[in-house]
Amino acid sequence: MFESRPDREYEIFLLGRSNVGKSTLMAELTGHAVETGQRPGVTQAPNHFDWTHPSMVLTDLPGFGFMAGVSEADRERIKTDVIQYVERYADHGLVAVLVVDGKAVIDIIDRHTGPDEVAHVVELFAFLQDVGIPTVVAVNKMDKVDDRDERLNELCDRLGLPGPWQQWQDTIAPITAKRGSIDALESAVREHLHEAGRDDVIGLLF
Ligand SMILES: Nc1nc2c(ncn2[C@@H]2O[C@H](COP(=O)(O)OP(=O)(O)OP(=O)(O)O)[C@@H](O)[C@H]2O)c(=O)[nH]1
Repeated sequence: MFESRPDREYEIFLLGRSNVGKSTLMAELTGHAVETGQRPGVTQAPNHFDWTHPSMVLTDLPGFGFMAGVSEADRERIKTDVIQYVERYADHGLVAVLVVDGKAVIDIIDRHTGPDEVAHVVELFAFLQDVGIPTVVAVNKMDKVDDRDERLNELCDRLGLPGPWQQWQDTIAPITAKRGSIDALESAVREHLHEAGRDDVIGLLF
């Protein structure tokens, strides 16, 4: 299990496989410089960040899926740790932001889907919904995606959300973190909290 977290009332979870741009998004959201890099798997323990209000912590959870130099067993362990961490602190969880790479996500899901296999991101999305944490999928790197609507519809399909994707703007948020274009994510989070009856905390976040 991961090391202790700061004792805060509210927590935002940031999840996603390596190299999807979580560190870039964190830096954009918080203004903190965060280690970013080409090397997959840089983030291997939860990183906690102060954010917007003293009652709030933003937690960047380790990436999983392919990581250079990390064994299959270690990858599975990291995935289990992430899931246990979220379960443990779910009561504090305001929202979970699941970051995916818009250019690669469909191929990755399809490659890891079979009779006995569910892709990590699909599994994680279902898990977050089961735990009851409002979940927003931040579809990053949209600057590299040409067929935007088609791609987002495919993603909805893979996640079990009936299309078109525009119906899910509180859940599917296309962004380009690298260019600071994250409005869709902010409004999805706001919308989700509103639907969850948590207007009280919206003001703390934005
Ligand atoms: N084209 C494009 N590239 C991006 C975007 N956001 C991040 N990247 C690039 O994607 C790579 C990975 O970004 P990181 O922010 O380090 O990714 P990470 O998910 O934190 O990766 P780990 O630390 O390995 O977990 C870097 O080369 C970023 O510059 C984006 O919106 N568009």
